[in-house]
Amino acid sequence: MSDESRPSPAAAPPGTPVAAVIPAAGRGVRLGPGAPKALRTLNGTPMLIHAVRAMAASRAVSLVVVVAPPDGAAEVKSLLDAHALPERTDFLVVPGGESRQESVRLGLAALPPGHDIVLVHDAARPLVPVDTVDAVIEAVRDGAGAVVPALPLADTVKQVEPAAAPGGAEPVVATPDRSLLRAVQTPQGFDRATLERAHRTVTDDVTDDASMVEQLGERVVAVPGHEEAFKVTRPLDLVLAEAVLARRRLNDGF
Ligand SMILES: Nc1ccn([C@@H]2O[C@H](COP(=O)(O)OP(=O)(O)OP(=O)(O)O)[C@@H](O)[C@H]2O)c(=O)n1
Ligand SMILES: C[C@](O)(CO)[C@H](O)COP(=O)(O)O
Repeated sequence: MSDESRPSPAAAPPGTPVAAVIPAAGRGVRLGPGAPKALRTLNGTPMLIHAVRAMAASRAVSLVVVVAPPDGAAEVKSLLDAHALPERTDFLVVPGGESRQESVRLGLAALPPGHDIVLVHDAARPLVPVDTVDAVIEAVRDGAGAVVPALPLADTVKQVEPAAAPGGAEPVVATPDRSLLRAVQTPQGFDRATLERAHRTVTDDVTDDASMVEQLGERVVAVPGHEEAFKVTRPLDLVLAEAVLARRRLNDGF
């Protein structure tokens, strides 16, 4: 049977073990000079640890694979040892690659058998609430091969032609109907076999894993994302992340 004509995966039984792969090997160029982005701190705790805790907060997640900066696996292992993490969750650390896609592939390759649902979650989205994680898992359990958390857009979007010179004016060519567009977040959830096939088959540069599954011609579904699952990309995002953590501390009463 060709990859393209495979049926959608059947619904996974409720107890199907879930693993989370956390690509954390990026440099964080858009954040500016400093340590690799995942190792920078929010409220004194590395972003990566926040992201690991966000995945381990789901009782369904029994294994977290952290994909560390290529020369930073030992440092990441020490960080995991130094921070309190749920005992019910196992942790693995593997070195990452040159691109996000390569890092996810290396994380997937390290997964032991038996975890038939896989989440892929950016270390750069440290504050995703557990309800969003569980909603993604539930949609995979219900039989979706690939699930993305997504939000409607707050801005009008324009399609442009590239400027003749960097920083120059860009001719606008279209205004897509934004009611049909979504901003996509992580964790993205997958039937493991589907995700592995996507990473074996698709070699184009892509910015997320779900688009690889789309390229296989398989159905990808979106579930509601969350504002707090935003990606820490630029310096202002650090300010927002600290503010979200401060509000959570206030709400938790400590
Ligand atoms: N070679 C890479 C590149 C990115 N990532 C991870 O992919 C996620 C999303 O990427 P992004 O926010 O773009 O992070 P960076 O690549 O670090 O950022 P930048 O593009 O600004 O350098 C991050 O958790 C990042 O660590 C990775 O594991 N391996
Ligand atoms: C995976 C992702 O976070 C979904 O929005 C996003 O595509 C990562 O993109 P980046 O360019 O690597 O930040």
